[in-house]
Amino acid sequence: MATDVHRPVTAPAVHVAGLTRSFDGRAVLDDLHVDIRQGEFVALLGRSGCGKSTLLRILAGLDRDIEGTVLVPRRRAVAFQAPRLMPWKRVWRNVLLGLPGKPERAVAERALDEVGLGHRAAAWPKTLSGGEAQRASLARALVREPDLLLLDEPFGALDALTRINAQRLVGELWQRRGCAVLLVTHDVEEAVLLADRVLVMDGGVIALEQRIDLDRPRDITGPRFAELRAKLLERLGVSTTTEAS
Ligand SMILES: Nc1ncnc2c1ncn2[C@@H]1O[C@H](COP(=O)(O)OP(=O)(O)OP(=O)(O)O)[C@@H](O)[C@H]1O
Repeated sequence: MATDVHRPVTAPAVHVAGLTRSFDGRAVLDDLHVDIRQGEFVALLGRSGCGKSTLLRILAGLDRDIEGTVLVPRRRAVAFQAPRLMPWKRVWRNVLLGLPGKPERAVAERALDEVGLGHRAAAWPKTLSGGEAQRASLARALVREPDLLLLDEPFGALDALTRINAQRLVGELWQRRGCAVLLVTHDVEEAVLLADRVLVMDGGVIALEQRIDLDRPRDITGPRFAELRAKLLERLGVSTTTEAS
C-alpha cells in the first residue's frame, strides 16, 4: 500500500497555495503560498500597499473573490487597527456581538478579565481610552475561542508606552491560548519581539521568510535581536545606518 510520506502529522492552521487576488486587473496577490502551523505566531511585514491587509481579509473570510487554495480553521477571529466598537452598546455587549446563541454576560466578562478590562465591562465605548478600546476589541476576538487570531496592525494607533503593554499582553495571550496568530505590522521590532517567524511581502508574494531563533522572554538589547532587525529592515529597503554629514 502506498503511503504519503509528505503528509504532515498535524494539518497546518493555515494553508494558502497559488493565491491570486486582483483589483481592476492588477494582481495584488500573485500566486502566493504560505502555511502557518497550529499554535505558531507569524508576523507579516511589507511596504504600504503591498497587500498585507488584503491577505488578512481573505484569511478572515471577508473577501472571497480569489483564485487559489485557502484553508483556514473554522474558529478564527480578527482585530483591526480601529477597535470598531458599537457606540450604542456597552463594552460587554460589544464583546458578544455576532456570537451565536445567547451567551451570558459572564462569558464577556471572562474575556475582558483576560485582557485586564473586567472592571470596564459595563462602560460605554466612548469612555474608554485608545488602549482600553483596543483591549476590548481583543476580548471580542478571544471570546470566539479562535484557533487562528488575525491581527491587522492592532497597536498602530497607540502611543509608545500603551503599545509596549499591548504587545506584552498579546504575547501572554498567545502563550496561554496556544492559538496560531498572524500579526500584520509595520513595526519590525514588534515582529522580532513577538513572532516565531516573520514574513516579508513584496510583489504579491512572500519575498522573505525569517525564523526568529530567540528564546522567550526576548532580550531586545542583544546582538541577535539587532541582527534580525537589521536583516528585515534591509529587505524592506530601509537603511539602518545614518551617514555622517
Ligand atoms: N477593495 C479594493 N478595491 C481596489 N483596490 C484595492 C481594494 N483593496 C485593496 N486595494 C489595493 O490593493 C493594494 C493592497 O492593499 P492592502 O490594503 O492590502 O495593502 P497593505 O499592505 O495592507 O497596506 P498598508 O500597509 O498601507 O495598510 C493597494 O494598492 C490597494 O489600493
